[in-house]
Amino acid sequence: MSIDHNQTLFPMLTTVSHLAPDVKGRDAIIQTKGLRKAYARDRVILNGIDLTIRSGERVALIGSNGSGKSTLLKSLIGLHPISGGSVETLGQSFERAPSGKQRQALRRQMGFVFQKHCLVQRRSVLSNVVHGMLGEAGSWRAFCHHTAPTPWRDMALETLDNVNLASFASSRADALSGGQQQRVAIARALVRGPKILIADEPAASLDPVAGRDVMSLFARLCQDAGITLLFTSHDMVHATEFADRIVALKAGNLFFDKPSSKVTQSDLAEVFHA
Ligand SMILES: Nc1ncnc2c1ncn2[C@@H]1O[C@H](COP(=O)(O)OP(=O)(O)OP(=O)(O)O)[C@@H](O)[C@H]1O
Repeated sequence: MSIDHNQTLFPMLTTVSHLAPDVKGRDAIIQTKGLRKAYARDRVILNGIDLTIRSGERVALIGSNGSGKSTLLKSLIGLHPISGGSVETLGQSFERAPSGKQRQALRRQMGFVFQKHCLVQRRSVLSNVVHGMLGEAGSWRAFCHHTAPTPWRDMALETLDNVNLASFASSRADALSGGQQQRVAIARALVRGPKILIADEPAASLDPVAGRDVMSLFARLCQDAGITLLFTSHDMVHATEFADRIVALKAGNLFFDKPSSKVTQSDLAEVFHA
């Protein structure tokens, strides 16, 4: 019996079920030109990446372990210096690294969600979401919902409602399941109304059902609010289903950049083939 290895690698790949937004005329919200990053002189991780992401797009970044996905995300938000080329994110353009002021401006307009949600476990769910306002005010008062201004608490409650967790507002974070905690992390990232949401493997530590819930929540909330979503994933079903576009990295290069509806099994097999 012959085995179709592509089918085995990506068994549930289906066609995209949502309508991709028409973003052609929209502004570029992220743009890199010849972006290079090397942590050491002889180890180039990103080798001249040209990438444009337009406002309102939902983009999945894929590639093998170590292909540079997280490095690219960090470069786009100025979390580490780049080695060459340029980045323009939300109108802040920089070469080696953003200035302190640019970094602040970027943080104010972006939300972040990571595989490990980093909630403060002893605090309430509401306090954790209110904490998302910290960058807005630069104030310790945002840390605890008892001392936060009422409009912030209201906003945090509304955002918790959007992720279907309003009834858990006063529970301690550590009383929630992993999937629920990741939804709190999404609320914390969304509470300030960011223009871009960056998510690094947001579903990686969740079971298939919770992971799917979280990804579908991301896609829906970002689409409803017109937020640009850029996420990394090793789950090709998530990438094809919840992103309008897939950008693949391989050996330091941009291997392909296509609408998710056009990505084939063999494209994916090639990305992950050594
Ligand atoms: N701070 C660092 N210092 C030195 N090398 C690093 C650093 N961060 C990442 N690297 C190296 O850069 C390469 C790309 O790492 P990166 O985390 O960007 O890959 P990735 O595609 O996100 O991987 P994964 O899918 O496993 O999360 C790896 O070889 C990694 O060891």
